[in-house]
This record gives sequence, structure tokens and C-alpha cells, in this order.
Amino acid sequence: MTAHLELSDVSASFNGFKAVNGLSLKVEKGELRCLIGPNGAGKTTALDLICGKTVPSGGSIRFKGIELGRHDDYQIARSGVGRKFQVPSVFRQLTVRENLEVAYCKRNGVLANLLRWAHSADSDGLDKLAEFVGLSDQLNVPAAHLSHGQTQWLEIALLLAQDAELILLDEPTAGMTVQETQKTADICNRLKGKHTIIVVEHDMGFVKAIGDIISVMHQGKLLAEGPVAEIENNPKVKQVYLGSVGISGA
Ligand SMILES: Nc1ncnc2c1ncn2[C@@H]1O[C@H](COP(=O)(O)OP(=O)(O)OP(=O)(O)O)[C@@H](O)[C@H]1O
Repeated sequence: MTAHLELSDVSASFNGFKAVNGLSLKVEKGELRCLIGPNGAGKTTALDLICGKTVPSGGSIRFKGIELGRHDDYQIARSGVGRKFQVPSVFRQLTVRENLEVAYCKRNGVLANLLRWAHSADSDGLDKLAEFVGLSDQLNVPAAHLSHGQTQWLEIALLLAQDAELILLDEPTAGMTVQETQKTADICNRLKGKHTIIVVEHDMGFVKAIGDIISVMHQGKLLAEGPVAEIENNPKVKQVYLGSVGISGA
């Protein structure tokens, strides 16, 4: 069976420096994959390659069996790849509801969306999305007034509103409180099976709460891959990233 996303021997160079250097990765449909590794390992660049922000200098990236490497970022987004960046990209002056409406409008083109809004079911969908990420009480609040965690959850909801089949999350819990991190883990766990998700993270407690299979990058390539228990006992991973304390203490 074809993997939902398959990277084969992918590379990316910046002025001759190979930030990603022969990365191969397979992610199945509905899977949540955590991508971890030391600073500078190439994790963010790997997400940039998948969403088309960076053009690969070699290798192949296939999503739903289709080669992405030669497509522009907007074409890749339209094919169902959604990316959440470290810096939020919500419209701060618009309410949560208005942000979601804008995201809905991105998915099918103007005409389709004019027709869509004639149906009350769309408003239901928007309410359900807000409920899914715990923002039902904030629908009429400008995004600028949301807490840091709420802003991140709104961003996830925007990707869902755009119908992203593959969701790329870059350090979603950075700057979050413990409670916000737990809630984000809950959202990620509820997305499993419905969306394919890749999460880049340094918070190992969070990785443990959501991760089934973990891929470890080092120096632009895959160092190890496997279930949490296997990864935290992998001597190579301990040496380059986790130290001797294991994931629970990282
Ligand atoms: N646009 C760029 N131009 C030049 N060098 C870059 C660029 N983007 C990334 N790099 C370099 O590529 C390497 C990998 O960076 P990347 O951000 O992908 O690592 P990372 O694993 O996500 O690290 P971190 O965990 O610190 O976010 C780093 O050495 C970085 O300085």
C-alpha cells in the first residue's frame, strides 16, 4: 500500500550547507508522527520541504502518491497539506468566527463558497470546529484578545476548516502552560485517524502523550525511528539528543 506521505532521499541545501541530507520517511494515512532531534537537525526544514516553502535539491516527496517536489506552495496547500508555523498567522483584528469563515473560503474557491454559505450546515460545521478546539465561548472575540494557547488552537482549527488532510505542526506547545500543553495533546489525540499529522517538538512529555511512532533526525537525516519505549532506550538517540535520562526526564 502507498504511504500517505513518503520522502525518499530528500535533500535541501542553503549556500552549499545540507540542512536536510538524504532524508527518507514514510507516514501512513491517519497516523500522528513526532519528529524530534537536536537543534539544527533539519526538522523545520523537513516541514518546509513538504509544504513547498523550500524547494528540494534532490530526492522525492510524494503525497497521496503524487510527486510534490515540483509544485508551488499554494498548489501543495490546495492538495491538502496544511502547515502551522511557529509564529501565528491568524488575522488578529478579526473574531474567531471571522477567522474560521476566511479559512473555509480558502478551500473551494469563491463560487463554491458563495453557494456553500447558503446552507446553515456550514455554520454548524464552524461551531463544531470551534467546539473541537475548545473555543466555542470565544467565537465573537477578536483573535488579538486570545491567550497564547487559544491562538494556537485557533490556528489548528483554521487548518481543519481548510480541509487539510496532512497537518504539519512546528513546535505547537512552545510557550504554553502545562494545562495548555495537555489540552493541545488532547486535540492532537482526537485528530488521529481523521488526519495525518507530523509534529515537530522538543517537549518530550508532550511527545510521549501523543506519539505512537517517533522519528529522530540528526544532521539532516533519519537517525532512528520506532515506538517511544524503543526510542528512549536507543543508545544513538541518547547520545545525540536525550542524554541518559530518557524521554520522561528530557
Ligand atoms: N533559510 C536558511 N538559510 C540558511 N541556513 C538555514 C536556513 N534554514 C535552516 N538553515 C540551517 O539549516 C539547519 C537546520 O535548521 P532547522 O531549522 O531545519 O533545524 P531544526 O531541527 O528545526 O532546529 P530547531 O530544533 O532548533 O528548530 C540549521 O543549521 C540552520 O541554521
